[in-house]
Amino acid sequence: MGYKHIQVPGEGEKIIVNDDNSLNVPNNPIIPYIEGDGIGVDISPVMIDVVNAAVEKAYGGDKKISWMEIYTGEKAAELYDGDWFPEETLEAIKEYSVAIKGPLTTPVGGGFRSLNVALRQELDLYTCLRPVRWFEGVPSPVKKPGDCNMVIFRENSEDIYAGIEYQAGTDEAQKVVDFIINEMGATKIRFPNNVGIGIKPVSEEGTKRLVRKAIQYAIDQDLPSVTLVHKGNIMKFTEGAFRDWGYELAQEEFGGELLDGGPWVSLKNPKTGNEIVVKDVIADAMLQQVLTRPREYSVVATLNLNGDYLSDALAAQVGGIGIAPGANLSDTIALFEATHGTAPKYAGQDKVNPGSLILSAEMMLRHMGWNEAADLIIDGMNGAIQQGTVTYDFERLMDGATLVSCSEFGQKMIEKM
Ligand SMILES: NC(=O)C1=CN([C@@H]2O[C@H](COP(=O)(O)OP(=O)(O)OC[C@H]3O[C@@H](n4cnc5c(N)ncnc54)[C@H](OP(=O)(O)O)[C@@H]3O)[C@@H](O)[C@H]2O)C=CC1
Ligand SMILES: O=C(O)CCC(=O)C(=O)O
Ligand SMILES: [Mg+2]
Repeated sequence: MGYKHIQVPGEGEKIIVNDDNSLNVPNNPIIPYIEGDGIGVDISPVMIDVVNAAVEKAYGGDKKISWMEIYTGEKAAELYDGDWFPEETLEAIKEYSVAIKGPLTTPVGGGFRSLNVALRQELDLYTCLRPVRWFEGVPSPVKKPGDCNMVIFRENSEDIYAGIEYQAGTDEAQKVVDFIINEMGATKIRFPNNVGIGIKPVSEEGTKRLVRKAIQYAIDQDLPSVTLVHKGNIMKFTEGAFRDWGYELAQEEFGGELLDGGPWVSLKNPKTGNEIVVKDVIADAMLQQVLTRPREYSVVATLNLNGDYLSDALAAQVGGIGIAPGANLSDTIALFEATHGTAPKYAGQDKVNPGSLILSAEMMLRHMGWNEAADLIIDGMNGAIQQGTVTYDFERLMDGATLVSCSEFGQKMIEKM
């Protein structure tokens, strides 16, 4: 289709999604990317250089990515006369099916709603997949960072993130408060005047499609457990229901059986015959369990807000948010992105760690079936870290390390492939 500001590359083809949702990846796919605000300007070009080098090295010119810049956030506002979220960006991601993005700014308190959340909602990217693994040599605040090897499946379309909020002092907020008190008989709104109200939708369908992905992942990767993380003791009909629907799904769709009368469920991996235990942990307890007993957890399925907290906390455990990758997935579209934000105080300084976005691209290459190139990126990351040539975030915690810039770190990775 014709775009207003997006320049479609002269060469390259679309990735096609087959009826069974598998991908048909041409040798020269067009991949849309959003540079991102803040440090996006630093990390995105480095990510592209590292990916291009890995692909060139792995396939000797037989495969090549044609990158296509698309726009959201500050760069979009400049280009599209103040439109931060151009419709054609969504169209391009839908048309090309696999894309990658840098971080986007969201103002706190007032202002526009999160563009990151909007992308996930508009494209129904209901799974936020955030693997957490340690690279040998990376400095960590814990004694055995290698014990933390988890994959977070964060529900990405519901919960308090749905953005149904009413500002204190508005007619809308008062109307909701009056309805809850007068029609629903609520007596527990401590200060019913001048109160902000947020609504937390959590559905059976939304929960089950996320937990289904998490269990399927445990099956495909032959992992021993799926932990449902929730605050269901307090929020019974949202977070508690998430837990109950998760257990129900494990039994109904995966042939799971109650363990010792429940609520834990045991199921047999149909591919390997190994046991997969589906269990649950309350969210606050989980935040200490991941520090004290990380080896007991592998796949984690959780709601949107819990997943946001847990993914930053776990990232810190294995060396920080500078190397924490992620993907936002529907059944047909994949939008890869770093776990961290725009880190505005470092923007444009060629300073921050590009690892998070590069490892998100590594996930993208695997999603495309380009595993040889993905493996080279892991080699490059391991090589650069083990040589002790690292960005400021690692250097400040590593004895004898050499400080390099964002772009130099990318070059070191390329040298080590
Ligand atoms: N998906 C997205 O696009 C996301 C966007 N955001 C948005 O980003 C903005 C800033 O959010 P904020 O809460 O400051 O969180 P950030 O993740 O942007 O930054 C917090 C801190 O994390 C560290 N950090 C972040 N990225 C890197 C990196 N690449 N390398 C090394 N260290 C890094 C820095 O720590 P130190 O100071 O110790 O060096 C930084 O000060 C907000 O507008 C927020 O809404 C936030 C999260 C995700
Ligand atoms: O959208 C934002 O600004 C923040 C999102 C976020 O923190 C996340 O997705 O991890
Ligand atoms: Mg976050």
